[in-house]
Amino acid sequence: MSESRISLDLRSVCSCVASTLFEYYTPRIVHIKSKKVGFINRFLQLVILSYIIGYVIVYKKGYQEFDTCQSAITTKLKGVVFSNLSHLSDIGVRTWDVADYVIPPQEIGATFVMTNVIPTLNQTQSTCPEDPTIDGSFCIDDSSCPQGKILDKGNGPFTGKCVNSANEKSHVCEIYGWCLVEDDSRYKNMTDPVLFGSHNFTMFIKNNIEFPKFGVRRRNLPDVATNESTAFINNCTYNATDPQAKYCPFFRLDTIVQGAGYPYSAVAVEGGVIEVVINWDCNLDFSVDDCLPEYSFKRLDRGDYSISRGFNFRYADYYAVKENDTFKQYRNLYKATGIIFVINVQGKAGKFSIIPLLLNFGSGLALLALTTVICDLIVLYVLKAKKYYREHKYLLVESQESFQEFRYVSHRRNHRQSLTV
Ligand SMILES: Nc1ncnc2c1ncn2[C@@H]1O[C@H](COP(=O)(O)OP(=O)(O)OP(=O)(O)O)[C@@H](O)[C@H]1O
Repeated sequence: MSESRISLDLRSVCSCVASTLFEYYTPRIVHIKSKKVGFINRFLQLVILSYIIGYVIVYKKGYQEFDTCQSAITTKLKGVVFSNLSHLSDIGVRTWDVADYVIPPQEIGATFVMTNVIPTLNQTQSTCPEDPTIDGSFCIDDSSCPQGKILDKGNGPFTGKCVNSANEKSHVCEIYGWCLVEDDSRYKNMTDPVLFGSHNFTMFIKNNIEFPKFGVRRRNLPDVATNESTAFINNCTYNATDPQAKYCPFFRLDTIVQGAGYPYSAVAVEGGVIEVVINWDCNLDFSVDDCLPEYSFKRLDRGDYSISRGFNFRYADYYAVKENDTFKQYRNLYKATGIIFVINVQGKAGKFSIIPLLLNFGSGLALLALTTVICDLIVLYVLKAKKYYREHKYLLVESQESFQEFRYVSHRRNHRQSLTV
């Protein structure tokens, strides 16, 4: 490559860099007198203003500051149920009250209510046949029951003997543990759960909430005992369709379960988990008395599984009996099925404040700049006359020095021409 060529390239690169570095863009106001473009511009402004005022400020309450609630919940159940299990268990006839079917008596944010039970009474530490429904419990002779072996789902270690099962239909290994072991085969054909009457039980949900930012405290029952409020509390039961009773804090269990979309009997047989949602949505620009709870119900475990549906667990109560001058310990074992009611409180309160109003309005107004961007795109790239508008939108201006140089050159040229003439 020749030297002159290299110096030419270098010069053109330098002039290109200089022209890119040393130039300046300034916005220019172009007044377009077009009905079409004018309409698009106003329409976009209207849409953005309606969004700011209608949605952000009015609908989303952009003029309020908000606080979420802090909450405390306690529950109390009332109701009794009578059962007759004489043909199935030693438990015979029995009246079950709240201390029997609410296990444990108090939980944080939840309550378990027993709806069905398989009792195994008077168990004590001794030897007895293993449950024949457990894998590995069958035996032919003593050699099939190695002493000390414990089955995965068994009730105790083998004693080393092969004995008759409790129903005397087979041979099973003998164990040492809480005897006699649970036998639920007798309950298989039961149609109704033992505590089916629990659908009539009532649950009192006491809920206190606070919005600390606004210093507002509320609860889901009247604050002051007047004749009217006392009569209301003594007689009401929650009913979502009644304008008064929908604020009553006493809920029948079947109202809750049906409110979650399930028949009580189905959930009572298998057990389940039902959520009670208490929602406080309060507008503190109005009277604080209008800040009231709304209740809704939902089943948290699905009822359509084909394996291990519902929910159950075992618990026992213990007692001692004096036998031959010593006390022997016994227990009653219960396999309890029931419904866990989980209570969740959610709440938001809003109150007018100038700061969020100005913030929302300001950030909304900034959105108006979008109008210019969209209109420019339409005018310069979409409309038929886009070329015409582009010519008026962009203007290339040379620097003043080159402008004066240009004037000087043309002046000399004119002068020379006049002399020639
Ligand atoms: N689950 C419930 N169903 C219906 N009423 C209830 C229930 N729980 C409580 N109540 C009634 O609501 C009122 C307030 O209950 P609270 O527990 O504050 O008082 P209490 O005198 O300790 O209640 P009680 O001794 O009757 O259980 C009482 O009249 C009480 O009987």
